Amino acid sequence: MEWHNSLAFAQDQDINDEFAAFREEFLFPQNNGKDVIYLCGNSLGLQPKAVVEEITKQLSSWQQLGVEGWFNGSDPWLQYHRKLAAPIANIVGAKDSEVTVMSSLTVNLHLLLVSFYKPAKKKYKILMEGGAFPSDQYAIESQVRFHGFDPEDAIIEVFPPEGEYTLRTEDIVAAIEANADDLALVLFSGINYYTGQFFDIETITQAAHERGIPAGFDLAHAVGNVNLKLHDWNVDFACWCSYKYMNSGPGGISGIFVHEQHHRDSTLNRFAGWWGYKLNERFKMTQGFVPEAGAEGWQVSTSPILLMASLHASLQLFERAGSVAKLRQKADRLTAYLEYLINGINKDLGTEQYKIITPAQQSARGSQLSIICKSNGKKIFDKLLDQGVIGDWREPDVIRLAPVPLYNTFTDVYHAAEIMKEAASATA
Ligand SMILES: Cc1ncc(COP(=O)(O)O)c(C=O)c1O
Ligand SMILES: Nc1ccccc1C(=O)C[C@H](N)C(=O)O
Repeated sequence: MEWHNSLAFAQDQDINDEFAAFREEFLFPQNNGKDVIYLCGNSLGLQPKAVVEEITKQLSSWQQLGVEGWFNGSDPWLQYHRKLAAPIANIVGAKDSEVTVMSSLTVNLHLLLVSFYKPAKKKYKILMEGGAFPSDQYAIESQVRFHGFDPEDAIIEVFPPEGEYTLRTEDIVAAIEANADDLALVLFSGINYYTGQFFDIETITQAAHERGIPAGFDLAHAVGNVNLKLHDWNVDFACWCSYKYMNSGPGGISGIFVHEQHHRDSTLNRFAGWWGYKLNERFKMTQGFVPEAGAEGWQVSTSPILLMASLHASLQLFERAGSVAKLRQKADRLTAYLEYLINGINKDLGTEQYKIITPAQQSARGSQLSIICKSNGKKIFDKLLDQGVIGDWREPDVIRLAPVPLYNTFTDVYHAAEIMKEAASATA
């Protein structure tokens, strides 16, 4: 693709954008009376306009039916989560029975570790990426301690080669091979939150399985962003939040995936609750836990219907868009355009102010670019905010920008890069 650094070129791309109409479905924060340039869908996606309507529907059911809303009305709440399974399964490449929505991400990671981290005396270690999101590190450290092991010894982190920012798949595979006798679990993110690197989930899973080790993934930054085929890749389990690329709102409900090969495995531990009990017999309130078939059997507590309603609004947009694969066609181009413009700033200014640490290879990234600022990074970031460009800042020197195909335009990307250029000159 030949890119041009001009507003006319960006606008022309927007005219030919098959997803252009989706932008109208979202509400934008304002800066000086104008929509901001929102490039932060990797942290908190924007609010779909339909959220109010979907939540209002459930508030009406509550008003009109009270507790009977669980069993009656157009959308009995007892089954509400099942409406979400098919669109989510489509997004993560799963069978409907392999996914469900419940609770929040770190809580679900703990619940899945209860099932899939089964350390034995000699085989108790967890292999993970170095620099994983802190909540995952804390969760894993505390699980390891809970089982009586020392995190220093039991957690093996794989780091990029000296002076590099991203991991090589062959190094991950080599680490699995080298530690195979000690490993009880391989746990990675789908996309690393800091660098934006999209890991080769299929190859990692296969390498783990060849040595009899289960593989699980935190897909917070991957879901609704990149193409996933969790079922075909034989991933054992995964969890994610839905408030980033899936636009379900702050603290929105999380999702889990459990491969169907584990659905009937009675050797798996679960921290059970009545919401995971067989749905059609739950209200018999009998002793002895009998799980619902599939991922639903991992549910623990009463469904937060208002959170589910919010996600439902967003999922309908994904359904209209068709598939993540289709969205990716635009997303790859948007991301590549941002990359071209940022690299152009260095050329124009004759500096190395911005260094993109996200892989340049399309298959190894999603919509996020992580940009190291050589100097004055925080000042540059504050200037962006001041000028109505919302990205985010990660210590010590990284600005993350994520052009999202459902609501961002090439014009957004063009203006953001112009402001990045001004900010770099002004702070130089
Ligand atoms: C990879 C990853 N894991 C976990 C979390 C935290 O999830 P939560 O606070 O929703 O439990 C986030 C984002 O906050 C994340 O990006
Ligand atoms: N849940 C949040 C609450 C407050 C502020 C940020 C978050 C994020 O999600 C951060 C994100 N996970 C990150 O990749 O940095």
